[in-house]
Amino acid sequence: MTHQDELKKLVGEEAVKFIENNTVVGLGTGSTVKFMVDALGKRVKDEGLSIIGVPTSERTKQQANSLGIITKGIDEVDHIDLTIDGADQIDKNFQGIKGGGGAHLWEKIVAINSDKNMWIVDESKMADHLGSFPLPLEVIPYGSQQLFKRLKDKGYSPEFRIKDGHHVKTDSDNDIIDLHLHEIDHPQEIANTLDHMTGIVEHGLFLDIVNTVIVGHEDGPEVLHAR
Ligand SMILES: O=C(CO)[C@H](O)[C@H](O)COP(=O)(O)O
Repeated sequence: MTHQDELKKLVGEEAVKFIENNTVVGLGTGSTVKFMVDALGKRVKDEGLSIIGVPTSERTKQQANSLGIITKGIDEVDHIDLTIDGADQIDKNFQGIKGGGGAHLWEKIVAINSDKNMWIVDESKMADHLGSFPLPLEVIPYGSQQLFKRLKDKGYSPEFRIKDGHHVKTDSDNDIIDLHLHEIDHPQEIANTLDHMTGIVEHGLFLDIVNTVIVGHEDGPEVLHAR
């Protein structure tokens, strides 16, 4: 296991300590969350912890179910107590970029419907400014080449996410465009612009969403309270 993976495992295992019995828990997506879901499955099996998981991707749903964690869809629950998810970059104001794993649309829907949100990251994800990690957009395939041109004209340096010569598809069968912005000085302004561009279903800026961040360091997990 790489050092980074060890830190991801550390925060994943720390995060599940915050999950209480008889609660509804949003389950994020990504390699860090995978460790968290493993640890949650262990609590369900060993302690008889009773929770309902609301997965943010088909991958997470499959993993959770394979470990005996009961899951429901977002529209089958009346509330979500806590969502635990990873992040690609977090700035000092606790604003984040997500979507490196292409799941940020479902992740944002689950996040905004959760009472509390916790992000779990290794220390490499913490940054002074957002933007060195490309900003993901989930876009409707229809007209996406035209949208791409408009993004290019704005100087956002867009790039379709491609794998094995094909557009990467999300769980909603949309495409992903990554914006190479390098430094985002005013996240809210970019978010407002992207919110109003037709064809973009959702961008990966998660602003004023997280309550708690657990950062993995060599000497242990650090719990930061954002709001
Ligand atoms: O937003 C995400 C998926 O859409 C992930 O949470 C984010 O990409 C972090 O992933 P990882 O834990 O694999 O580094």
